[in-house]
Amino acid sequence: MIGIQPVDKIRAAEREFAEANPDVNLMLRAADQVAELAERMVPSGTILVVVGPGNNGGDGLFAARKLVRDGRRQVMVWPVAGTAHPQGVVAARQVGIRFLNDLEVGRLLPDIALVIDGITGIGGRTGLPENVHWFAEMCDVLKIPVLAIDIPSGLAAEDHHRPAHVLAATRTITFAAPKLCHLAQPAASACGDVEVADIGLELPKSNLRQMQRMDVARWWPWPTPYTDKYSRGVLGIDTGSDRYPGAAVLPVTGAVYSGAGMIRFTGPDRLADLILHKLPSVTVGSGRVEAWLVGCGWSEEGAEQRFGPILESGVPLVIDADALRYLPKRLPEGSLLTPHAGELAELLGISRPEVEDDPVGKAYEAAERWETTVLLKGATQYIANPFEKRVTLAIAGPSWTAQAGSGDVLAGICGTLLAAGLPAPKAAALAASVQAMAAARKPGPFPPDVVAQAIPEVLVHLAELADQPVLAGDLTPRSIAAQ
Ligand SMILES: NC(=O)C1=CN([C@@H]2O[C@H](COP(=O)(O)OP(=O)(O)OC[C@H]3O[C@@H](n4cnc5c(N)ncnc54)[C@H](O)[C@@H]3O)[C@@H](O)[C@H]2O)[C@H](O)CC1
Repeated sequence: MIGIQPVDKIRAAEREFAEANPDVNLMLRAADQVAELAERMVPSGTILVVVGPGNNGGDGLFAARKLVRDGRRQVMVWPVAGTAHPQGVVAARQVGIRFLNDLEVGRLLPDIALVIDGITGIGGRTGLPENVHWFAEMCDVLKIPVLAIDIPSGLAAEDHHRPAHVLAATRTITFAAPKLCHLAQPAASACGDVEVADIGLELPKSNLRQMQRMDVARWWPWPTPYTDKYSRGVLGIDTGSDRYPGAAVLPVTGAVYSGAGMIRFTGPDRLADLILHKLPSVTVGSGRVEAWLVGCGWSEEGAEQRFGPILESGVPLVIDADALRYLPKRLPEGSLLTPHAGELAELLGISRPEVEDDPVGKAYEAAERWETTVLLKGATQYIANPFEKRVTLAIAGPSWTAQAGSGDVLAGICGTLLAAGLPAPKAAALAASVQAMAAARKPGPFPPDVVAQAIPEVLVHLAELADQPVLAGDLTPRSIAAQ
C-alpha cells in the first residue's frame, strides 16, 4: 500500500526536515534525482528546462546545472514567467547555460531531445499559464519527451481533473510520496510513468492510499492443503432478469474465475440454464451461503421481493445496480455497495457531476451514511472504508474495461472474496485490482467475460511473486501491462 499525501503534509515534512537538518539542501537532492532520470531518459541530445517562478523552477535550474556539469551536453533554460528562482538562475548562469525567450524556444524546439518541466509543482493551480499553451501543444505534436518535476504543469496536486491545457508528461518524478493527481484519472493520464524519489522526508500515515501488487499477493485468500469447497466460501448469487439475462451470467463468470469455492444461483430458472451451459460447476437453488451477491440486471419488477429474504439472511452482501435502489437503513454487517457515479449520485440525492467532482469525498459520505464499505466504480476505483476512516484506490487498468458488463463481473469477484471471509474493504480493493490486472493482460476490446478468464493467469503470476519481498515498478497502469 502506498500513501497518497496532501500538499500540506509534504510542506510540513519539509519544514521539519529543514529544522532538523539545517545543512542539507533539499532542492539540490531533488535536482540531482531529476538530472539522473533525465540522463536515463535521453543519454544524449539537447535538453530544454522550462522553469516557472517558484521552487519547482529552482529544482529545474539546479538539475540543468548538474546535467551540464556531468554530461557536458547542451542544456537551455526558458523562464516562462520572466523571473525564476534567484539562486538557481545564478547557478545555471555560472555553468554557461543559455537562457531563451519565447521566439527562440519556438525556433529551437524541433531539435530538443527532452523537455524538463519545472513550471509549477505542488504550488500549482489548475491550468497552464497562457503563454505556455502553444508550447504544450507543440511538444505533443512533435512528440518530444517531457519529464515533469513533481507535478505536470497544468495539474493541481490534489485534483483528479485534467484541464484542457496541461504540459503532458512522458514521465514524472515526484518527491517523497505520490499525490492524488498522479494516480486518479483523468489527471493521471497526463503524468506518464510516475517515479517516487526519496529525498529524506518523513511523512505521517495517510488515510488516502493506493493498492500495490504486493498487497494483492499478500491478501489474496490462497487455497491451502486443508481447503475444501466450503471453507473457500459458498456464494449465493441472485442476479439477472428476462430483460437482462447476461447480468446473470457475467457475475457468475467473475465469481468462478476468481475462485469461489461453490456458487448457488437462485435467479430465474431460464437464466440458470444459460449459466449451466457455460459454467457447469455452478449449482442451482438455495442452501447455506457465506455471502450473497444481489442486484445486477434485476430491473425494477420484483426487485424488492427478491431482496427481502436475502437481507434477512444476515450474511454479508455485495449490493450492486438495481438493488442499490432498495437499501434499508441498516445493512447486514460486512456488506459492500458497488455503485458507479450515477448510482452513487442517486443514493446521495445529488447530481452525477457532483460525484465526479469529488469522488473521494462522495464515496466516503455514502460509506458513513450506510456504515458500510463503498466501492465507487469508474476509470479510477475508490474504496471507502468508514471503519478505519480511509479511502483506497484500486490498482488501475486500461480503459477498455469501460464497457457494459464489467461491473457485473467485478461484483462477482467481490462476492467470491466476501464469501471467502475477507472483510469488505479488502475484498473490494482486491477485486477491483485483480480485474484491472486481468484487463491489462488483455489490452483490447475483449468482452468482460473474456477478461474474467484472464484472472487465473494473474493469480498464478501473483502467487509466484507473493514470496518476493519487493515488487518493482508499481504505481502506473503501464507497469501492470508489462507483467
Ligand atoms: N516539498 C518538497 O518536498 C520539496 C519541494 N521542492 C520543489 O518545490 C516545489 C514547490 O514549490 P513552490 O514554490 O511552493 O510552488 P511552485 O513552484 O509549484 O509554484 C509556485 C508559483 O507558480 C505560480 N503558479 C501556480 N500555478 C499557476 C498557474 N496555473 N498559472 C500561472 N502561475 C501559477 C504561483 O503563483 C507561484 O508563483 C515542489 O513541487 C518541488 O518541485 C524542493 O525543491 C524539494 C523539496
